Amino acid sequence: KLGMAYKKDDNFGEWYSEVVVNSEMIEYYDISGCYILRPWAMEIWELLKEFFDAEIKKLKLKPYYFPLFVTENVLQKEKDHIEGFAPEVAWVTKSGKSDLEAPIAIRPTSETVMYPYFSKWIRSHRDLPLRCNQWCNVVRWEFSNPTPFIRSREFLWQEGHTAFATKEEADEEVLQILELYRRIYEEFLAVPVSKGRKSEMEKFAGGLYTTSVEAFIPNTGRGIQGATSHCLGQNFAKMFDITFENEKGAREMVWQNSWAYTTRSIGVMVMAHGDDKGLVLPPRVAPIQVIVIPVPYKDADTTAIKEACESAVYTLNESGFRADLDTRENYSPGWKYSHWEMKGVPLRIEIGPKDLANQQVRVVRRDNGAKVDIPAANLVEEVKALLDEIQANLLKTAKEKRDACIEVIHTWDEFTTALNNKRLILAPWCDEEEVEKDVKARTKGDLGAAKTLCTPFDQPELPEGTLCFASGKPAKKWSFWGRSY
Ligand SMILES: O=C1CCCN[C@@H]1CCCn1cnc2cc(F)c(Cl)cc2c1=O
Ligand SMILES: [Mg+2]
Repeated sequence: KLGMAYKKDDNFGEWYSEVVVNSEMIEYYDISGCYILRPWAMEIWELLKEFFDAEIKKLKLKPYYFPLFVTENVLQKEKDHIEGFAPEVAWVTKSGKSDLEAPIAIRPTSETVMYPYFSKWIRSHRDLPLRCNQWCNVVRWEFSNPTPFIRSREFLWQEGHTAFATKEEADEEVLQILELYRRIYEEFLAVPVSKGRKSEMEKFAGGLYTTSVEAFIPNTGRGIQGATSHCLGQNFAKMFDITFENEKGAREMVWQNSWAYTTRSIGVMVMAHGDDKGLVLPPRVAPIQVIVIPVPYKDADTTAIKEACESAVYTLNESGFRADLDTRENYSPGWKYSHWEMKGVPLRIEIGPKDLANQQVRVVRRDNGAKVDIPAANLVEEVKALLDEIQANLLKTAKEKRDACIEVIHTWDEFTTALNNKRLILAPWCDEEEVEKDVKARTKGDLGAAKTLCTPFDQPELPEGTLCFASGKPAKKWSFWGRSY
């Protein structure tokens, strides 16, 4: 299938759905909210996993795998924080024709699966820190509009669950992990994010505080949580009796963290960089970074051209790049150009008789369409330079687009105007939950209500006497507000 039926700026939802299918990342499935992740998506997930797993191993995380299933009474353990989630829990009630004695839940997250065993394994301060990470799927039977990668009923993630003797250690790790999430988005996916703290209303109810990296989708004017790193305090230690004997022989509760990022990150990348030719991949997550295409000419030496293509691919792969060639006889060069543009491959190399004669190759950038002829002898360093430039250019462009959407406001009228203009709003806030609830109530509608996205760690100066845009009370902080996914 060549070409896009929808334009990104005309019909974003249809454009997105078409890109993820035409680029062969996603196949729709006959259960709503469930999608098949094809190699073009899984290879990206695996490149991110390779980076993140190596980094958390440096932080001494150990790999675990806990069961997919959790009993009803264990899941109900902390009913306060799950009562809001109950509708999205999927239950197994039968095996074959017979009913199970008690229904079994499919994990929507693994606190209740893991923490009874943390309680068993942690006895002494010598058992701490406990650092557990698992790569797995989770199921949440969401009802709001399902979107590939962004909101699905099953998704892949990593969930880290750690336990420390002191709050200081927990606080430090929360931020170490958050920095890794920033790197995932900015250094790999080329998506700008803001690090910050969630409000008391938006945080994980079972925890002490939540930090997150927040992205923004200019086309819809919606914020989106990129990843989250919670300090749980001693809340779960109390619930699950996770205590340790300290050096002085006294019994204390542990301090815990939990943190996750998901396959949603891939969808955010697609939305940020895609264009009307399809996907645009940042080189660091491109399964194929360079596609080499022979351009045969009627009586030209097709064998020599093909050999030149093979040698270019070999040289690039030997130098650590992910290069491939498309020598399929049944497709024209033109068809191949469109196909690999749809798949978002960062660089295309064309080799025809003229290129062969001049001992050069024609290189075409996917991000800006620039064409450049480079001497075959300089292939490796020129490709490296181009891929680095594409990676940097994608982040720079996405940052400029996101920054252009940020609007600093001071009054309610400015707030509602900015909201209707699909802005990412930076507003002075009195930090009162009642006001947050009030803003939600005053802005609810079919596009969804406005909410706080995070209070950025990077706080602009707050002049003395600045008032909260919504309550008129003295403002305490600048927070990002907006509609969200
Ligand atoms: O975000 C993370 C990082 C990784 C480990 N978990 C936490 C909190 C997850 C919140 N959350 C999110 N969604 C949930 C959905 C549910 F159906 C139930 Cl029962 C519970 C939850 C729930 O606790
Ligand atoms: Mg949810």
